[in-house]
Amino acid sequence: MDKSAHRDAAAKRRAVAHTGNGADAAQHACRAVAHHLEGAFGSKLSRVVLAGYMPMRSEISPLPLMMAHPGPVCVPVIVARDTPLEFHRWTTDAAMQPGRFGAEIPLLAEKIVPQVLIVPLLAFDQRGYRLGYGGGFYDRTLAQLRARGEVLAIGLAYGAQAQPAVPIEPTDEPLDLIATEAGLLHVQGRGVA
Ligand SMILES: Nc1nc2c(c(=O)[nH]1)N(C=O)[C@@H](CNc1ccc(C(=O)N[C@@H](CCC(=O)O)C(=O)O)cc1)CN2
Ligand SMILES: Nc1ncnc2c1ncn2[C@@H]1O[C@H](COP(=O)(O)OP(=O)(O)OP(=O)(O)O)[C@@H](O)[C@H]1O
Repeated sequence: MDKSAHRDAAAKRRAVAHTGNGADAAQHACRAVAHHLEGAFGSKLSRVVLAGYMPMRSEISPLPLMMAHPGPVCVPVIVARDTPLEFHRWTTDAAMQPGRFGAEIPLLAEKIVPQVLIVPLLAFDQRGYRLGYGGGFYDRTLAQLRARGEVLAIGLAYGAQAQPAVPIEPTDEPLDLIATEAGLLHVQGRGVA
């Protein structure tokens, strides 16, 4: 199966999970991430910049986590094709506008650099690899952020999005952790395992 057929199949599986108990699963997955971040950062958590995303299509919602985070929160903004994402500050009451490619972005552009990224995906595997929509945006973004310093990349997904092995390319940047409604998956060899 080629990558675009793989994406279509993964999108259909995700849509089924989303329509089932999507909101409940999102609450559980977000709680698992929040618990992990409290343990990892403790009292420093209120200074940790968290990147979430504005859910589109059948993506599991990171909004419960974004609303509960005690520190600054931002969301991804596409600047151009083949270019890393920017992150603009988001608050619960921020005015939003439609961005390119479907997800909403803040009306006011205040650029900030995240230390923890909640990453959307179509499918993931135990090695921490993910299938996205094919823009390569998160791969470029994680490569850039990891070259500059420490970042924690956490995939957020329904358990049904797990696959034995997603197709990979040399430029794919693995996730450090994956959170689903069933809890956290620590990726072997990513420091936090
Ligand atoms: N909620 C959310 N926001 C996000 C992302 C995301 O995955 N989820 N992104 C993560 O990168 C960026 C948006 N990236 C996207 C990249 C491509 C397509 C898209 O519609 N692709 C076409 C196929 C394009 C092609 O291969 O020719 C498609 O899926 O039909 C959508 C979003 C930034 N914001
Ligand atoms: N750091 C990079 N430098 C050059 N090309 C890259 C880089 N990262 C990804 N690419 C290219 O971008 C294209 C899309 O990548 P890929 O299919 O992995 O996207 P994706 O992870 O599914 O999408 P997204 O991250 O936007 O959700 C691929 O052709 C890949 O080779």
